[in-house]
Amino acid sequence: MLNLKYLDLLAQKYDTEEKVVTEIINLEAILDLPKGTEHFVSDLHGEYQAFQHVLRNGSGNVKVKIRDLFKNEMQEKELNEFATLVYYPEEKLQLIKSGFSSKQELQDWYIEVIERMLKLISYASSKYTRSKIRKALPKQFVYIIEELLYKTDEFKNKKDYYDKILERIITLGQADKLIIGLAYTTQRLVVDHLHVVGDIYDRGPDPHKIMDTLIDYHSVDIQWGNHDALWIGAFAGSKVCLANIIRICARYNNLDIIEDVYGINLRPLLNLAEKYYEDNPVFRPKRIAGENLTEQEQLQITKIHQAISIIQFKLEGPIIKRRPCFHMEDRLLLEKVDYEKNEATIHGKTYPLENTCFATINPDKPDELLEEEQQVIDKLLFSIQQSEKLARHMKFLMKKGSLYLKYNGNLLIHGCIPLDEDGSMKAMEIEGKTYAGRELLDVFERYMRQAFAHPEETDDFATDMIWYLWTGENSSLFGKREMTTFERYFIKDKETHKERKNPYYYLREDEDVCRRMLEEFDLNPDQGRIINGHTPVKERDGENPVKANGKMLVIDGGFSKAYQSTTGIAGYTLLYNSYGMQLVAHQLFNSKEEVLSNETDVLSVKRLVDEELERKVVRETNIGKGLLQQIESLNSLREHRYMD
Ligand SMILES: O=P(O)(O)OC[C@H]1O[C@](O)(COP(=O)(O)O)[C@@H](O)[C@@H]1O
Ligand SMILES: [Mn+2]
Repeated sequence: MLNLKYLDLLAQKYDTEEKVVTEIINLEAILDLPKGTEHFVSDLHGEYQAFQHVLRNGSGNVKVKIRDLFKNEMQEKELNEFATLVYYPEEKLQLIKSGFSSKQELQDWYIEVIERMLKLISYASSKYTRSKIRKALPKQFVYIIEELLYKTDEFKNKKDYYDKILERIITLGQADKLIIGLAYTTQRLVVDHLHVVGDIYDRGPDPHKIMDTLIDYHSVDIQWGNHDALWIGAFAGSKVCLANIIRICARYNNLDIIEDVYGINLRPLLNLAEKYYEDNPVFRPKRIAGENLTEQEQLQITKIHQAISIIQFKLEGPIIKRRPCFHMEDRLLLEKVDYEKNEATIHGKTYPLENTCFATINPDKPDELLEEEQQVIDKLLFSIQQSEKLARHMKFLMKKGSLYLKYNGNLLIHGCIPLDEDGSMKAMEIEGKTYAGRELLDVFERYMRQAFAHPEETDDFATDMIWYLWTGENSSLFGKREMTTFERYFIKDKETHKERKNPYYYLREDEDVCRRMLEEFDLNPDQGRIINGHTPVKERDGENPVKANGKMLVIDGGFSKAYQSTTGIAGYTLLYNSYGMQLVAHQLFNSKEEVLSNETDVLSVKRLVDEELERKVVRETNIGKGLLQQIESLNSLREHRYMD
């Protein structure tokens, strides 16, 4: 029996039996509609343009719909042009319009395109309710579009009326706006819900633009990646996370994200860097094709990169010491250096060091920050926590994000579920209690939220825990034995650079293991799948993103430009509609301009992961479960308030 107070509240909204009944009928009708299309992306790593492209073409879904509808009336060239118009309406309109020589030609084109767009919308929205479509329409044209959309051809006498509407739109100079609005409506209708399976931040230049896009997106959830956690950690008060994000920005020549986008003053860091550091080949920013830096700029970044790296290494020591449960003593690297001989002993082996930059390190107390370093990091933390834009982005990450998500029977997770070699859930002791599997992940998430709720606490357990999630052995976001940043900068022997992966990464090829992991999360192993990001799938070397007989899908194909030479492609995305799941491999994306002029789609082969025997309906989805509950409440309202 439902709580009476709740029924009172419900009765305020549904104050007549008629209203209750109408709502029940509406909800029940929705339950039988085909399930909306889910779109999965991961490891965007600041590549805003490539992400935009995938979003705008719905991983190829827009093209499929266009082809279905118009394959008999349009040639390939025309299909492509029309598709490009839907993806980038503002720019493509200008390009197309510049090719017309008379007003009449343009007018005819307008009419044809608007009619086609209306057809496309009506097709793309056939599985949605009218109220949902209305929400997707451009606001200033809702009434007109609905008139045009729901016209019935049987009533020929209305034809003049529709033609008039179109004509007026054109003569009043509104055609461009309408076409643009219709294009965005189409984009929105082909994807019902977006999942971002982690790593929005780092390496690429525009994570903030991705965040703004997600904030405006109609329906989205996020599974935090290790890089996202790092940014959250910095904002939540972790100095070591902060040092890391700045280090990575320097390494990839993205300091303007910190300075210009989020408004953090890097002057104090630069002064420190100028004072203690010189040029150093391993700290020069990575060169991405097409980027040009002057010698002077490069030198400055190289110095900043060293200054912040050393601050990072120094900050790691005290955390490792105060958190024995992290078991990271092996990572007390500054203490393992012989500063006279310039060598380090790691895991019992001594290696010569090169490219060292230890001017601020006191060999007796290697973790100790110089007064100046302390001031720099304190100031940086202060200003990062004052950045309104960053606050907006981080709050959104917290609101829409989680460590993992169960959605429509699937488990979405960026990194891994830490496993032992025998496939059992790897345990970790935290503050005197032992956790593994789902419980461990839940505890991690609780600490993340606690740290975020207390940005003023910088050295507490919860804040340290976010750093552990970035780099710790049992972190579900990281999933490797150790992060060998120090070794990669200072030791030549590549053996030391290897980051041994958790057994999860080979055990996930095994169907039984995947089934057990699904069960651990109370998911049905016959139907559910694990959807994973984080590790680039090396398509080039023949690696298959579909693993464990389809129970495991890895969709990190590397949007990240810096990683595309390893993967050989520009990323995978996944579509899950009422007919089943499809994996889409994307070819390298160069630029929007290229798409606009060549009208080529960079996406390619679709692989059918699974085809449903019967079309899935809303009733079987997460949303359907919610609707069923609402119907139940309404039924009980009806019973208790409106029936004698
Ligand atoms: O290629 P880079 O920028 O040096 O980064 C390497 C580091 O990034 C990581 O791969 C983590 O980033 P990902 O989550 O993108 O894999 C670490 O394991 C590794 O130490
Ligand atoms: Mn990752």
